[in-house]
Amino acid sequence: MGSVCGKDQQVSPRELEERVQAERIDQRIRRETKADKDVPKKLLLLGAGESGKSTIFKQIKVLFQEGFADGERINYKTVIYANVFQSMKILLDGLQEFAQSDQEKYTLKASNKVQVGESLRVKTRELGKGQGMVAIGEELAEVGGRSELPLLTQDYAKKLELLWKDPAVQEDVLFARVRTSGIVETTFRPGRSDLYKLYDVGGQRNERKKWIHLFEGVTAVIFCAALSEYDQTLSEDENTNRMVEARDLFDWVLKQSCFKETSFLLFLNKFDLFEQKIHKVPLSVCEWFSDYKPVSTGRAEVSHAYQYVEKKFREVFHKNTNAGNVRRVFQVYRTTAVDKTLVEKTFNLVDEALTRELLSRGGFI
Ligand SMILES: Nc1nc2c(ncn2[C@@H]2O[C@H](COP(=O)(O)OP(=O)(O)OP(=O)(O)O)[C@@H](O)[C@H]2O)c(=O)[nH]1
Ligand SMILES: [Mg+2]
Repeated sequence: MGSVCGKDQQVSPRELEERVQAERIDQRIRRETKADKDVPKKLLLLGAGESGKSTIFKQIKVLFQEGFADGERINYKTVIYANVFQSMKILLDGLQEFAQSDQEKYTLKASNKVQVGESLRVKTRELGKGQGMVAIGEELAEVGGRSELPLLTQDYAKKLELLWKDPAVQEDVLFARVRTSGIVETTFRPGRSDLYKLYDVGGQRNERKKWIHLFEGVTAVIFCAALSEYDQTLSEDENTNRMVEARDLFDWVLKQSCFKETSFLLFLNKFDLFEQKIHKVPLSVCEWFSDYKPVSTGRAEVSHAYQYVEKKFREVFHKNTNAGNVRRVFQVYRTTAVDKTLVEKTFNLVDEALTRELLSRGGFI
């Protein structure tokens, strides 16, 4: 390219002036970006209970920190066992009631609606006779895929037998369910990017009063909503649909005056469960989605249903946009929090969007 000085003899005064301007801007960006790099950007994970906040938080640890140490994984072993027993208890209780009922199928009254069929009854008897975990694991996977009992997601449940022997690998920790109480924070830097401080909170109703202590100086809210929960009710209130709760909570968060300038990153999470469920349970069972009409079957239907849900959430965001907060950024991401590669890709996009936004606010772009 040669040196700028050598070329200057052939450039017009106007071009020269433009170059000097560009260099000044570059210097300012370099200076301010360097200063900024050491002041962490504050990110808040918000959303209702079980929407996946802590799973994202754990992924950050795996992706951008040192992962889970041996000691932590040993502690998670106990949690995983407790999760499995808890899930089995829900199923077996349902089974008992089923046995006393003449109905073909039984729907549990608990927040996790479980349809227990005849084949599970047979498999459970097999378990009683000590005939292995795999058969019941497969059946639980089928039920878990619909109900999201802790830990019993499709593929994972099939590994129940393995889990019994050696549960403490990094991936298992992502599936272990511990309800968050209080506030947890961590600081991390994705690659050579800026420093972030991420806060995880408890999402159940009795936890939310603690949130407001964190509302000042937030760069971005990552709001998690579980796509697959459109047919489930809250564990703290059996009469409220989880998707309706997510909508109302999102609406409430958007209205907070502290968030006038805050970016909003909506993580429509549990897409893996959503794409299985959509073929079994119509989206319209959720009162918010009552006008939904499926257009096709297979992959096209998954994408149509997803876009419909995304549009509904976008409407909530836009309904809350007014002259006072029109500048805030809104991005939607389709996520599966237990998928490490996808979370890494999503986080790179988040980082890019936030950096672009800060440069734009600083008048650099
Ligand atoms: N299959 C699947 N499971 C998920 C996903 N995200 C979270 N989970 C599981 O859902 C359960 C709840 O996730 P958490 O991350 O604990 O939810 P939370 O939002 O932190 O819940 P609270 O702490 O109660 O507010 C855990 O068992 C996770 O493993 C996902 O995208 N796919
Ligand atoms: Mg949590």
